[in-house]
Amino acid sequence: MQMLRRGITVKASYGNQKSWLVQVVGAVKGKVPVLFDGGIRGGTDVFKALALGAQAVLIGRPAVYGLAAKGEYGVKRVIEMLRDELELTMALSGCPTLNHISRKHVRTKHERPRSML
Ligand SMILES: Cc1cc2nc3c(=O)[nH]c(=O)nc-3n(C[C@H](O)[C@H](O)[C@H](O)COP(=O)(O)O)c2cc1C
Repeated sequence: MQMLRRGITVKASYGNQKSWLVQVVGAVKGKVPVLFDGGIRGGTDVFKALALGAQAVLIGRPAVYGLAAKGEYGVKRVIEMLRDELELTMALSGCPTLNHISRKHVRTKHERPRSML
């Protein structure tokens, strides 16, 4: 976790980042923005981070990979792919706007329904 002047970044390098994100979002109670950093590889990852309360996500290696493969065009394509996947996930989840993405759209490991068998 990294404290910024006006927000907090939850970094994946601190282990179970989604669990951290839930705890940080709960602790700050909306007083400062929380950014999620690390392990974003697809639009579903962006969706999950937003649903768990992040205001935004940060992207490192995917942009670098895009740059290495196709230069500026590659970075643009990575961002387009993430956006397209996010939009598809939103559509499949009944979320017409980012503001409709909420905590009820995701379950953490501890919230999974368990079989009674
Ligand atoms: C080329 C490169 C250089 C980085 N340099 C730093 C750094 O100097 N300090 C730092 O805290 N994080 C650094 N990071 C980590 C990123 O800020 C970010 O936390 C991480 O890349 C996000 O995870 P992701 O690569 O899975 O998207 C670097 C990442 C990359 C890919």
